[in-house]
Amino acid sequence: MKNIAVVGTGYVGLVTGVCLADLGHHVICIDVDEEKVSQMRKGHSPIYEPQLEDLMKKNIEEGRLTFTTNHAWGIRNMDVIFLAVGTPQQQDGSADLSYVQRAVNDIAQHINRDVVVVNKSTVPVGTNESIQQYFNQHVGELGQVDVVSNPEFLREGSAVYDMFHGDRIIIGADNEDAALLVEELYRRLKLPVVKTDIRSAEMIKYASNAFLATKISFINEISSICEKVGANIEDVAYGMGKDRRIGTQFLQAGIGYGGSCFPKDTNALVQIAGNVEHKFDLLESVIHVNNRQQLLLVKKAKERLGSLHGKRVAMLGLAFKPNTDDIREAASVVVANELIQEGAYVTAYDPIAMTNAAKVLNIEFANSVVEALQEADVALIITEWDEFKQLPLNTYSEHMRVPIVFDGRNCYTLEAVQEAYLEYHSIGRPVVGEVDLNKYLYIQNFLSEHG
Ligand SMILES: NC(=O)C1=CN([C@@H]2O[C@H](COP(=O)(O)OP(=O)(O)OC[C@H]3O[C@@H](n4cnc5c(N)ncnc54)[C@H](O)[C@@H]3O)[C@@H](O)[C@H]2O)C=CC1
Ligand SMILES: O=C(O)[C@H]1O[C@H](OP(=O)(O)OP(=O)(O)OC[C@H]2O[C@@H](n3ccc(=O)[nH]c3=O)[C@H](O)[C@@H]2O)[C@H](O)[C@@H](O)[C@@H]1O
Repeated sequence: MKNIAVVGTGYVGLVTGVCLADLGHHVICIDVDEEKVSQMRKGHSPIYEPQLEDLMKKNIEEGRLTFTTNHAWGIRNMDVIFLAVGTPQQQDGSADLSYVQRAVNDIAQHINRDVVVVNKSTVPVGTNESIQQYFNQHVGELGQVDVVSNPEFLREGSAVYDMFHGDRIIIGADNEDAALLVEELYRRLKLPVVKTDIRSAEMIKYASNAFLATKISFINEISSICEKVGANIEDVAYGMGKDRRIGTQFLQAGIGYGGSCFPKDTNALVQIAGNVEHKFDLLESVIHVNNRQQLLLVKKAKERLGSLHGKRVAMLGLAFKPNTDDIREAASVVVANELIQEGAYVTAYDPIAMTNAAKVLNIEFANSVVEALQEADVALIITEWDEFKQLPLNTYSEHMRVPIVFDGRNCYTLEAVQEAYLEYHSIGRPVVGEVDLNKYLYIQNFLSEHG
């Protein structure tokens, strides 16, 4: 069993640290954020991620997992140092490597022996070679540093599960012994290992995310055509996915992909290609389709109601996907801002992402679905939380002023909706139960005139 430091305790660093500790290694997690570290020391996870807190507590109690803000303390005498800091998007779409540079500098200052540095952050091709050169120049006689690229494929919301049940472990290394040491760390997981050179490992990460994003934009384009030709996207995706060469996953049409990775990594890959004079037309289209898709519900609602000015809009869901409180690059942010621009009154509800959303959105937040729907002229479903999927469908007509729902995640079957009193628009499927808006307007005018 090895002594491991993990630098950066976000989604990737914390989950990696906790899971490596659970595999029996001694892990120290280092972060610059004092508040986060003091929470983690008490066994509290700073992010919402199923199973994570229980596993943290267990490994802290069993003495294999500690946390610090002190790089010197965390890095000295380690066998392996994982790098898992953020690589956010810059204005021009390229990856911001300043956190990586800072962390590499922090690590270099404290290395006092031979060590393998394993990079989990998603970085442009060639970055790990630059990191290797930096260590060669700055660590000197104190120890030999070998850099290994070990990109991460976990999904938020199922990060712990993915860590233990991943499809493959990619190890990109120039030094075979270093690659073997990393393989050894994960051996108990019994997952397939793919060993490559460093540049190929870096490219595997970007190409994988870009391919998954392409699947999503492709099915979203097909869904728009389905709406026009009278086909049903659910049946189309199912039928396509039955071909094992296509596969059923990532063919869920919706309001576009969000999150901290697909948007930034697709933009970064366009930049990486551009830097070597390759215009990545296909990926540029994928991004364009996604940007358009995120605004689709607002466009449809506006067309249906004439104008959204002064209308009360209920937004159900804010997280970029269920089981996470992450709203980074979520469609909800684009949708809410567009609704405000259109002059609508927006009330949103999300089971866990409202605290994060309140930091960036100037809208009203409700304590429940019912409160969000109260007197609404239209409801938009943004995230497919189970709570929304299991909602009795008459809740909409019982609480809304006009029961019109635009479902960006196809939460309900058309059969179920047909039984309810509801006008229901979804993605790539026929509209169900159109209501007579004039009748509603007449009743509303009558009520406002006669109390
Ligand atoms: N979020 C995800 O689901 C996945 C992310 N990735 C990649 O992994 C990397 C990390 O992503 P997240 O975990 O989401 O990032 P994050 O932004 O959630 O966390 C990064 C953490 O690093 C800390 N940090 C920054 N500089 C530091 C330093 N010098 N020393 C110690 N700590 C430092 C920050 O305080 C923060 O807690 C990114 O490159 C991302 O693209 C890869 C796969 C999945
Ligand atoms: O590099 C990363 O950070 C990670 O990015 C994604 O993981 P994540 O962003 O957590 O979530 P996904 O489940 O992939 O969903 C991303 C977005 O695509 C959307 N999506 C996903 C699947 C689908 O069929 N349709 C669809 O619209 C989701 O709603 C969500 O907004 C990848 O799935 C991970 O393998 C990768 O490690």
